[in-house]
Amino acid sequence: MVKADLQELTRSPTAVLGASGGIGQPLSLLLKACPLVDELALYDVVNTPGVTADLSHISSVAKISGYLPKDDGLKHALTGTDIVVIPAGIPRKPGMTRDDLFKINAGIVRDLVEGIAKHCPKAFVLIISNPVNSTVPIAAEVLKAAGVFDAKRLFGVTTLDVVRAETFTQKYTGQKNPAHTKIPVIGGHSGETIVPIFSKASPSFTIPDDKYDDLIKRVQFGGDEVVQAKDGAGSATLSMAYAGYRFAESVIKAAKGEKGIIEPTFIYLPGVVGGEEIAEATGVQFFSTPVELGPNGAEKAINILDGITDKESRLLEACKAGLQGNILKGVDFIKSPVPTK
Ligand SMILES: NC(=O)c1ccc[n+]([C@@H]2O[C@H](COP(=O)([O-])OP(=O)(O)OC[C@H]3O[C@@H](n4cnc5c(N)ncnc54)[C@H](O)[C@@H]3O)[C@@H](O)[C@H]2O)c1
Ligand SMILES: O=C(O)C[C@H](O)C(=O)O
Repeated sequence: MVKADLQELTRSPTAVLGASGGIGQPLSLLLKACPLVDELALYDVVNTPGVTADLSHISSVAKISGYLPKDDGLKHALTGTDIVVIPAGIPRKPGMTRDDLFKINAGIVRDLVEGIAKHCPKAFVLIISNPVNSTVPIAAEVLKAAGVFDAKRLFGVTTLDVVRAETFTQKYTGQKNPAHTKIPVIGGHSGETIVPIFSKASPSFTIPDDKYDDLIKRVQFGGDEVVQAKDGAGSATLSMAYAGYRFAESVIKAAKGEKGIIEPTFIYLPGVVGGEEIAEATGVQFFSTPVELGPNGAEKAINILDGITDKESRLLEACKAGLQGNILKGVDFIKSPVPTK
């Protein structure tokens, strides 16, 4: 192998869009500290010079740079980037649903993904901004319109639901490290569209019948717990930074050739091997399912629907009803934009 190829394999330039925010800052810290990341570009509409100066004193591998919108900042942040993580956008306050964020965040995600289509069309795109059930379809439509869509490279980050499922079931799994139980959480990322499939956990464990419903609700509405506790000061940021980092690290490791990495993530099913069958079974085109990651991103969507319990089938039915509307809302935002006047 020639030297240039080796360098390609070890490079993983990464950008964070929305880097000055509640999620953006701790996520950028984790990425700066990650030995797998050699370049880190931070972009936000405010405060990136300060965040960048602060993180730049950390003696880790990543070379860091920060950008604001002025002087073509987005272009400079994205050019040459392989992985783009997007936590830009407003968070919930008590009493709001994630869908209430659509009005503002839809436009933010559209504009940032237009930048990606122009400046780094082959990058892996990891979308954190809510409502994920709609922002990922928005991103897909923007990339399609620009002629650069590759479903294997676009991911809605639903890892926080998996992290919560691991944490909240610890007393039943008995694991000292809760992350050692693999729990698939499928569907979407809001309330009843979040479907934990405890019956397919590995290693398997048993939940007492009288605890099952509460546990499902806690995973589905874990976000509300944090929104209430923060009492107007935003939603989950630190646990999300952890979850976002965990997913980004998996994408980077798989891109570098590590085998056997499987993570649930929200993808466009028809564009990923194995996804058509899940789209047929669920009737939706975007869905979170365990995905085998590889050098090209989502190499294979894994169908775990066969053999799920009756209770899980009922949860899935409720998920589909809400999810389909969220997806169409995102697609329509790009395909038939509502006139502003
Ligand atoms: N996927 C998930 O599981 C998950 C979990 C938690 C939060 N979220 C979502 O992540 C988003 C961010 O949450 P937060 O708590 O970090 O919010 P925040 O308000 O603390 O930070 C958002 C940042 O985005 C920046 N921003 C706004 N418009 C921008 C633009 N056009 N370009 C670049 N940056 C821009 C803001 O300046 C701010 O720094 C919210 O939509 C929230 O709902 C998703
Ligand atoms: O709850 C929210 O609005 C933020 C996030 O989606 C979460 O699940 O914590």
